[in-house]
Amino acid sequence: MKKKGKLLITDDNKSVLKSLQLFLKHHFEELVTCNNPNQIPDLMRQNEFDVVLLDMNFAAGVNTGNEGLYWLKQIRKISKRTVVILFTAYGDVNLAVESMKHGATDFILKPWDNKKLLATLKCGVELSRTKLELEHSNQHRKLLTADLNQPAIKMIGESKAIKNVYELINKVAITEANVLILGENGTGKEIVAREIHNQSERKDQVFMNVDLGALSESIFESELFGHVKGSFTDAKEDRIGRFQAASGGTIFLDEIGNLSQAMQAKLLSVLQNRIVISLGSNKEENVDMRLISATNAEILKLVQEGAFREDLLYRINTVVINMPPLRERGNDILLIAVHYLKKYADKYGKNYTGLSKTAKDKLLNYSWPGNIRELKHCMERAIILADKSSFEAADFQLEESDVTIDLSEKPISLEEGEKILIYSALKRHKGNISNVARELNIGRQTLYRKIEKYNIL
Ligand SMILES: Nc1ncnc2c1ncn2[C@@H]1O[C@H](COP(=O)(O)OP(=O)(O)OP(=O)(O)O)[C@@H](O)[C@H]1O
Repeated sequence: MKKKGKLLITDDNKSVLKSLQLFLKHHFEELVTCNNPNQIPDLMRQNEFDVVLLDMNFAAGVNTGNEGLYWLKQIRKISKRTVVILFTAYGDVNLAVESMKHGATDFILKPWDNKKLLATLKCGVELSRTKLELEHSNQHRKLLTADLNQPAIKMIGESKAIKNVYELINKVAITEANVLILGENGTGKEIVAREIHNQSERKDQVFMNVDLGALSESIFESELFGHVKGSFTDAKEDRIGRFQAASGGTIFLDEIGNLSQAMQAKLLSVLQNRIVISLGSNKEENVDMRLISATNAEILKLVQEGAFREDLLYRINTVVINMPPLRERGNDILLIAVHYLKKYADKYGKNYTGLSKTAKDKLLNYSWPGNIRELKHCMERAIILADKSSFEAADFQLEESDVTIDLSEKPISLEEGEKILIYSALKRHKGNISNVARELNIGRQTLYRKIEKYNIL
């Protein structure tokens, strides 16, 4: 049978340590012994122990158990999941009760009975592993519920361009192939990734959405691979990484074209080996996930320029799905527009009865640089502002907003200034949200909120 459990055994009597080690090494995966309790914190930071067998009386001549109680509290501060079993030559029930109140799990009297000691330590290991599983499943649940709150969205469209996409989704969903989705901002890359997941055998497992564009270099590793407590200053608790949480399901890596070279190397290694090691840990964990990636960047150009690793591209692009821009989807513009007009009319308690011919022409002839996201916002705005149920061309504000202002001519508010900055950055980066967010040094979500607030797209 495979040996299980990492134990730390502390006792100031070296011969006790020796005989425990001889007996227990046959039963547990790893044993560390120490005869000086001051080493406990360091040892615990270097190893993840399931159980600490803690002597109650260290200092020679002292037998009040106070030193044991002190170290029990320190251990509990370092790790809540490590089980502490006390070891004492004095069968003091009061002391046992006192130490249980401070989190000890059990009590062993010296001289000990090998059978009882073994059974108690094994129970301790089981308890510790259960606590760990619970901790992981709680974190797993938190990551999952964040995604479950996303309502299911039906893809709308009957154009040839989008039918090709549906066909590819149908073909690829049932396989385990890695899929790369390319397309401008707002073309529906995420919705396609979800659709592939929902049609796959993994549909009952997690769909983990990771916006790589929102992860800075400093949190990339801990967010994706997890960390163990104490591995860096802010690591107050063990934390499961998104790869581990996605195991069994699908991971969607959005904005993959924005990764730095260092992050690309780390990602490539996970994808090649399907193994992750949390920051500060030395334990390898197997991960089994379906990979879907997306980017609005011209990835081949990035490869030619040396900004994106070719070997990483070949890992992620087994099947490529090109999302057509909305302006190339013809009548789908109207189908999607009407869908959202009805939806927002419902939401805001208004009526929608139709679009005039001139309104339809206006929507069909516009270039939609922000694609479906822009169309959606435009329909929401029209519904909010409307005091009628049938819509004319004038009800849709589609001209590029003229927000260029000569700052020396006219005093402007901070808000107006912000709007100008965002608008001109969007123009400069041709609507690429990630590049704009990076230039303005704000998160993508914040940028989306501001775009919406100022009606910029
Ligand atoms: N075919 C469609 N029918 C209806 N709504 C759609 C369709 N495609 C996309 N949407 C909606 O448009 C918005 C943008 O879609 P999504 O987030 O999937 O685009 P994206 O390409 O991933 O954007 P980004 O590149 O900015 O991350 C979402 O609100 C989505 O629900």
